[in-house]
Amino acid sequence: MSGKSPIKIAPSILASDFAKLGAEVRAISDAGADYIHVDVMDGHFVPNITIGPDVVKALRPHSEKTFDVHLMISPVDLYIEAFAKAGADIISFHPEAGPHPHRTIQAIRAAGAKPGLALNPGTPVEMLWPLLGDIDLVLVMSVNPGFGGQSFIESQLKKIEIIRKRIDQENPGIDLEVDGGINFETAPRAIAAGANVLVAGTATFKGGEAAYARNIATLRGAA
Ligand SMILES: O=C(CO)[C@H](O)[C@H](O)COP(=O)(O)O
Ligand SMILES: [Fe+2]
Repeated sequence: MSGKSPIKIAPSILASDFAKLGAEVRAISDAGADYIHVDVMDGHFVPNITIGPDVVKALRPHSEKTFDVHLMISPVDLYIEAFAKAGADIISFHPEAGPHPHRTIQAIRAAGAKPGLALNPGTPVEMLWPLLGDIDLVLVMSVNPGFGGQSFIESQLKKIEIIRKRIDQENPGIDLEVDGGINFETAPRAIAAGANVLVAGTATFKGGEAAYARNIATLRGAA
């Protein structure tokens, strides 16, 4: 990474116990999470269905940390206001999910949230360049979106390196987040490539609540 931004850990609640989501969000907040990463899937853009704005609204009082909402839905624009009103601080979307990504970014800002752009492993980095000055976060998917617990796709490290260079030149200070297959072994390599926000579902929640603080500290210490 550029050496300026501290590493942030964003546990993905996809790997938490859905039967006690509020308690899980409190537990990871207390354990040192920086962002609460919420994976929203619609069964259409990705082959899985998770949660919607009402769940974000219900979880919001359980943590004061940044709610980092990753939309894997199509269309996006129809739901931006609902997620922003529910308490999303950052709203990321995939450019393939609609015809006008710049309009979507404007709509996210108008709704009072910070826009993020998410790139699938097969999405060329060039899709990002015209929009880099308009966003607050780049999310590099290091697995194909839809499921937790998948293996890290190595080729995304090069993409992170390329994006880090361009961020430092054009929009320094924005987050470069890596999402998918992050564990104690891949975390240091993602950080070395330039990521400053690590999404980690499986690696945060493994071992039960007593291990959350240690897991988060180990991931952070990977720098
Ligand atoms: O966006 C996602 C999947 O589409 C998740 O955030 C990601 O998979 C995190 O889970 P894990 O750390 O277990 O890989
Ligand atoms: Fe995600």
